[in-house]
Amino acid sequence: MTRRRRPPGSPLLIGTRSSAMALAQTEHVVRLLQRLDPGLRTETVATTTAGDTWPGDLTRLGGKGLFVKAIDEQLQRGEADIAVHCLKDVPGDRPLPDGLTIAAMLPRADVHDVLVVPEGSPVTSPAELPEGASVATSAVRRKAQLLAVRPDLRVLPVRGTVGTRLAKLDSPRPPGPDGDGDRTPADAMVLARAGLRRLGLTARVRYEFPLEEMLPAVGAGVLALLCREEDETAAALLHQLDDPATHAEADAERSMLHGLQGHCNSPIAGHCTTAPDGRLSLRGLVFSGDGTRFARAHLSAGSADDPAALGRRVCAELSRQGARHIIGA
Ligand SMILES: NCc1[nH]cc(CCC(=O)O)c1CC(=O)O
Repeated sequence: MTRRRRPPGSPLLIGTRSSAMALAQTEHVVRLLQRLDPGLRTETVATTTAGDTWPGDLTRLGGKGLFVKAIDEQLQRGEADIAVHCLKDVPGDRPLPDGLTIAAMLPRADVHDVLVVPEGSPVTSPAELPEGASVATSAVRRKAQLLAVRPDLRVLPVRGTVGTRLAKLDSPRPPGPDGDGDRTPADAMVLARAGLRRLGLTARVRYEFPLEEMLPAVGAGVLALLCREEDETAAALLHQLDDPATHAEADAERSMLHGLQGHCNSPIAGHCTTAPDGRLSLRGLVFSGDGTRFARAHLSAGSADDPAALGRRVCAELSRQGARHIIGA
């Protein structure tokens, strides 16, 4: 890894994806940084990642880590000083790239998944979808949990940024000759409320899945701020934006994910909350892709538990119930 010292007075370079959601997140971070240091100059380095341009199945390109990989490499090379990632998009099955650290996690936003319908559709809940209706989502976590309550639904893959996905929902085109298979008309789509909020699109929400019906992805709603470990100035700056409760919850969730060797598109869900007395409580859920088999665990931290230990205990309980076998099925 090449080391680079930021010359005094030069702007802080912020690496981010170039999607509208990513840019909105970055603007939010810039505002927070400028509140800490009104004299700070920043410059956004926006990158279109392989995950953004590839139209097909992400697993064939190496999984979801693609959204963050190019930006992490820029950070390692010194072409950016900090990076803003959705924690959900940061793989949990491998360590962070060499020399990088998550210096801060911002206070968690809403973690709920929501149902969105094509413009003009009267549907306001999954129960109102007709028998055999089609719902667009590429996340096996969402697919399995949808099918668990409505096994008759047809789940269709959909790719792209949130804006592109909404456009496909509102004006579908027939499948093209290039195998662009996610153009089939869908009756509804599942998205994260946090992403829609960042885009100012919460008016599109028709229904909020209760957590018992749709447990969120590990790290949902959390923005992670990364820098190079050696860059103490950046680390100290970012550290002031860290929300310790969010950080502890996310550490517990990611420790569980790591134990299960899962990533953002594994059939794994996890959600940790902090009770008023400060104790962490972590729910974990794994399922087979068709939603027919589940393992679930819900444990609260004992006095000796750190967040990672709680995550390991939930992982052990899921493993005892055959998690590996269920995930692989
Ligand atoms: N995989 C894309 C992605 N990464 C983070 C969010 C939403 C915001 C969040 O949960 O942090 C989304 C969009 C979605 O899942 O609808």
